[in-house]
Amino acid sequence: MLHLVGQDSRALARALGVDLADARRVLGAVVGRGRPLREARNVRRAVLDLVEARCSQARLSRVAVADAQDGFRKYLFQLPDGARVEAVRIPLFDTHHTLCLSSQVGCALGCAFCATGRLGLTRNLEPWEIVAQFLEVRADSARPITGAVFMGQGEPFHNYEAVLQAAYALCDPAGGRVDQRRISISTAGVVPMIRRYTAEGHKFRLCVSLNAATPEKRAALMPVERGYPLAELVDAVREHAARRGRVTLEYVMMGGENVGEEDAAALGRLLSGIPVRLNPIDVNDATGRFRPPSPDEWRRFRDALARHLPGQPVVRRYSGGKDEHAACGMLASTVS
Ligand SMILES: C[S@@+](CC[C@H](N)C(=O)[O-])C[C@H]1O[C@@H](n2cnc3c(N)ncnc32)[C@H](O)[C@@H]1O
Ligand code: SF4
Repeated sequence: MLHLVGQDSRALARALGVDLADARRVLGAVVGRGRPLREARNVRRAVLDLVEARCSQARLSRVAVADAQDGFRKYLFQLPDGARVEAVRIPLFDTHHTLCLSSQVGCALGCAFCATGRLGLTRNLEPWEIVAQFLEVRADSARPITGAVFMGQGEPFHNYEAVLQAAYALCDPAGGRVDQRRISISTAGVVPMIRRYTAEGHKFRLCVSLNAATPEKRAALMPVERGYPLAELVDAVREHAARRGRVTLEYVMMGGENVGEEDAAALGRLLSGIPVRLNPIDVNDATGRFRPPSPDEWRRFRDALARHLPGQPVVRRYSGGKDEHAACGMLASTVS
């Protein structure tokens, strides 16, 4: 069954055979203002009846909320079939928020350093289950949510169509009203989907989780390397950068593993001539198997990156919410 909040106005108008203006008014009420369907203004009763008959209005139920000391807030939601996912609200400049969304229940890719990977995959999320995370968090927030990142549980490019449908609902001026350029989709490197994404010309920001600069190191950390080798991944990144500009590469730093001088040199060779923005981030690992770099390791790695990636921005990202397991790679759908 169609779900009311799972698409943008055009898709809703097409699916129901109603005027685009009516679809906009309906989504303007339900998604834009978070009001009940019957509060849509200037929509004929017959259209509202049709929407009500054809569309599910199921909701997520909020199981738990955890507030970390740094202002990150983690939400645990239950879906209608009992599966659970998390979303994280990230404070920005004390004035607004950005939201980290899940795209799947668990993840099939099994990266060695990621708590979600240890869960395995249960199922893909429906588009409405993604948009509903946004609606629930927005309803709980005094400040506006001006950005969304698909960096929660799951591999967005293993649920490609639903993620894009949700992203278009989030940026619909009648719906979520989030600027397209403030929506980021992060992939561990599903190369055919990166190529498809590039060919289709979407404007959301593409982020690629690189995490290692040689096939051997990457394969030991990320099993996806065996299906989509680094050379092919970098080719797809090059193509995307040529079409859409600088690509953000995420790099989870693990002390003693991938932050040596030789790693910086390998990154330099790998990325030579491709406009990228490298975002190193400390690993969060409650199991203790991986540790973040020491301050000394970080300084040496940073200096080596400046030499080997001249002219390419390197921006260390802060990963907050650690004390409540709300930080990157810690989402395991457990109540603490
Ligand atoms: C959880 S993933 C979800 C999106 C997608 N599956 C991916 O891997 O890009 C979002 C980001 O978190 C990073 N990440 C995963 N585990 C992490 C950990 N333990 N510490 C820090 N970052 C981690 C990933 O490398 C990725 O850049
Ligand atoms: S890092 Fe991304 S791809 Fe890897 S297991 Fe975690 S969610 Fe899946």
